[in-house]
Amino acid sequence: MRDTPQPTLAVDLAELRGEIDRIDLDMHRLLMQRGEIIDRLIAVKRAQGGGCAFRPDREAQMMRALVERHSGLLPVDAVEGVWRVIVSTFTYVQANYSVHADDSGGDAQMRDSARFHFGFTVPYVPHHGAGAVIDAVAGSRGDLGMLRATGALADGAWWVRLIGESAPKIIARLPFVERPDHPAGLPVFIVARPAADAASRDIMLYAINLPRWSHSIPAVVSGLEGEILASAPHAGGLSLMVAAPGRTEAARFAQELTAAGVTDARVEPIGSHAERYQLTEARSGVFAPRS
Ligand SMILES: O=C(O)C(=O)C[C@]1(C(=O)O)C=C[C@@H](O)C=C1
Repeated sequence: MRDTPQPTLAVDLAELRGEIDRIDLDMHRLLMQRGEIIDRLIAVKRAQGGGCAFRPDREAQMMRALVERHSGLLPVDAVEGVWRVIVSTFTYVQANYSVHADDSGGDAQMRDSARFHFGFTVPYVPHHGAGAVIDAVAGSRGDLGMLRATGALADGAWWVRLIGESAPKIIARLPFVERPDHPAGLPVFIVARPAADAASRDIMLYAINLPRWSHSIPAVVSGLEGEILASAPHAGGLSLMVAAPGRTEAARFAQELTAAGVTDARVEPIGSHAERYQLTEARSGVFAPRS
């Protein structure tokens, strides 16, 4: 152990701990006050039709503001994680929900992501395959599904299960804040039963089903500033999962594909999410050793 502290240093330490206790008390009181708003939030949402309490557009705005105002010694990861748990748990106390996750690509990263984004109060339910996750969400009152945004291994064109008005939809892409070495950096889509008013529409997601591949497809997609996220065989042809800026309507894709000679393409909305917030290394506040 260290040497016995000098009397003046001991006094300083006691003072500093006093300051920390005061700050902790304030933070705890504020969190309890935050909780007192929940009953009123529930009443307002019930008056608006009830359903799932999750508001991805609002959460994305909150996370952006948090990261933009953050400064100081505490790594931004820690601040993001604390707020993710606060917001997800406040969502949970409004209306209980579980997170159903596809562990077919490995459980460890999915579980880390779920805990980082939703905390430990929200139950984590592993499933094998995207289809099982989507079925669980479809059969629930307000549960969420978590699927790998890239490289989902099982279930081929799983996103076609999101086609149709009453089918679950992608409502968020996490992490909101993208940066190198994010501790829960696995890109995931969050799937929920549709609640259009709560959706963020910066990025629209479409399933494009086609009888066959055509070399003109990539140029059409990139011409509309879109990106092909995945493709897989489907119904004797193939299905593409495409992301595009919110201003690009499904009809526009269909028109441009037809104009490029791609016939019989069906373009179906499968969800939307907030624009990713890119954080440079300089702002990520990684804890650097001090000399
Ligand atoms: O703003 C809301 O609608 C809330 O329910 C509050 C709150 C939060 O805790 O800040 C919780 C859930 C929503 O997803 C967004 C934000």
